[in-house]
Amino acid sequence: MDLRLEGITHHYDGLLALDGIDLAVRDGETVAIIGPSGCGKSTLLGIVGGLLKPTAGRVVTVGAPRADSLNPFTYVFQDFALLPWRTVAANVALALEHHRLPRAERQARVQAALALTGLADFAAALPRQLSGGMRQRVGIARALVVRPAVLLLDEPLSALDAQTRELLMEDLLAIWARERSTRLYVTHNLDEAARLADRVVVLSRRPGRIREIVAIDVPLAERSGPAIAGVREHLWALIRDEARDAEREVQHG
Ligand SMILES: Nc1ncnc2c1ncn2[C@@H]1O[C@H](COP(=O)(O)OP(=O)(O)OP(=O)(O)O)[C@@H](O)[C@H]1O
Repeated sequence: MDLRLEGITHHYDGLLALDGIDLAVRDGETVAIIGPSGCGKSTLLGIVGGLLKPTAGRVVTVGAPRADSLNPFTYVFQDFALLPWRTVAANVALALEHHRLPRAERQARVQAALALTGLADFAAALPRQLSGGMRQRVGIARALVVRPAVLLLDEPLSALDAQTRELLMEDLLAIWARERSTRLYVTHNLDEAARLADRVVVLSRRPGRIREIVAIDVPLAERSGPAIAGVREHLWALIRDEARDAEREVQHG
């Protein structure tokens, strides 16, 4: 499913958070969204997923989701948002509870999602028994079990340590190769953007406006350090000054 964001503007009371975002995302594409703290990245994701209604502008979907897609949009959150008393399999199955499905299909979907995220042997574990990386794999499996047309990832690796983040990036690349959603990936982390995305949207400091859209022409399988060093440097050059200003901003009220 293609996505078109047309003139998305958002105010929180008197605060202009996003200003006139126009963006076309092709079916199956991964688009990262980066920008200084508070520039409206999460707000934009919330608007695309329908959690927030924009003050102006609209999100248009073009084409139908695949026949087996139960929800057009699903989220992966930074804090995993798992139910602690439910097993891994039951957390993943949660996303299917609002759908009338034959038991066998429900089980097959859960198993496929667990296999895709490397969790097949952890179905009966409880979240507290798992490392942060494994918990986030559950969060990803729960999002994928509905076979979404659009996967919305809000800082999915930010709560993880550097090594776990590396491992999860490798896993996400393997997942990208095996499932066909369109993806919007919000991150602070330039490595994640440069490793995982087809294009990177760089937002300005608040109010968020598109500064530049950087296409990454290196094949996903070759995104190791040196191959993307130039992209990373370019992204940093784009946000560096504004990131510093955002960091130094004094909050009022
Ligand atoms: N519910 C809200 N009410 C009022 N202001 C809000 C609300 N949510 C966000 N904001 C403000 O809107 C601006 C954009 O917030 P948003 O969380 O979308 O930015 P972000 O780029 O995702 O931030 P960060 O990089 O720090 O996660 C910020 O200044 C934030 O303080």
